[in-house]
Amino acid sequence: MLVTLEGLDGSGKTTVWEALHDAYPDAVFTREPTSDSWYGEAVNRAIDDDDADPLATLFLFTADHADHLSRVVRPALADGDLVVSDRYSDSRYAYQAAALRDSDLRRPMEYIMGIHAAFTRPPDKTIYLDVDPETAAARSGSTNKFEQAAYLADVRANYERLIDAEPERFVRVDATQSPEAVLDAVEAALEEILAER
Ligand SMILES: Nc1ncnc2c1ncn2[C@@H]1O[C@H](COP(=O)(O)OP(=O)(O)O)[C@@H](O)[C@H]1O
Ligand SMILES: Cc1cn([C@H]2C[C@H](O)[C@@H](COP(=O)(O)OP(=O)(O)O)O2)c(=O)[nH]c1=O
Repeated sequence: MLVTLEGLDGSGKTTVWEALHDAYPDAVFTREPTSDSWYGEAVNRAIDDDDADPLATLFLFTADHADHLSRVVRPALADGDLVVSDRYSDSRYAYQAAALRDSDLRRPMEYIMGIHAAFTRPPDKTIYLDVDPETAAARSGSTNKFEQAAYLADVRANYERLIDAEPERFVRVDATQSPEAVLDAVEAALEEILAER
């Protein structure tokens, strides 16, 4: 089963993802962008480059996803493992659709989803850590171009579109709560997801 964690920068995904390691010692914990491949390194260069072309950046993230799928996600799922990914395809649909909002693409989100449709493995469930853009930007320190509050407001609107389209896949958690309360809510959601399996 594939469970993904999504949300704005600073929503607390990585904090939760790390804490879950102890509760689920047999699960495979992974992330996008990947941190153990040259595709992930290329993505991180694009994230840190204010002049990186947004369409080129989309394809770098998507290349990293293809590698992540074939190298990590599909083999783990074939072994019957629980896979928990800190960010996954919805991050592209939300972030790159916002980055490409003023491009020549008429419907950026649909375009990005279309690229993925042919090869991706959709998540079974997605836990969405919901936080307002101002809190997100403040917590993440606004260190890169994706972490500005105005941009994050667009990203958040895109996540809401994704949730509206597939309400049964998403579990929304209020991420403005304390780290302990957020972790409790995520663990409860995960227990319910695994019980339904
Ligand atoms: N629920 C929370 N309340 C307050 N601060 C938090 C909370 N969760 C995480 N943080 C802090 O916010 C920052 C970003 O958290 P992080 O887990 O890296 O978020 P993300 O991976 O979603 O960008 C870190 O300094 C972290 O300690
Ligand atoms: C996976 C992914 C991340 N991103 C962005 C979100 C983050 O600003 C940045 C790095 O992701 P990440 O390392 O998960 O940052 P954080 O822990 O702060 O959430 O890349 C995209 O724009 N598209 C994507 O497909």
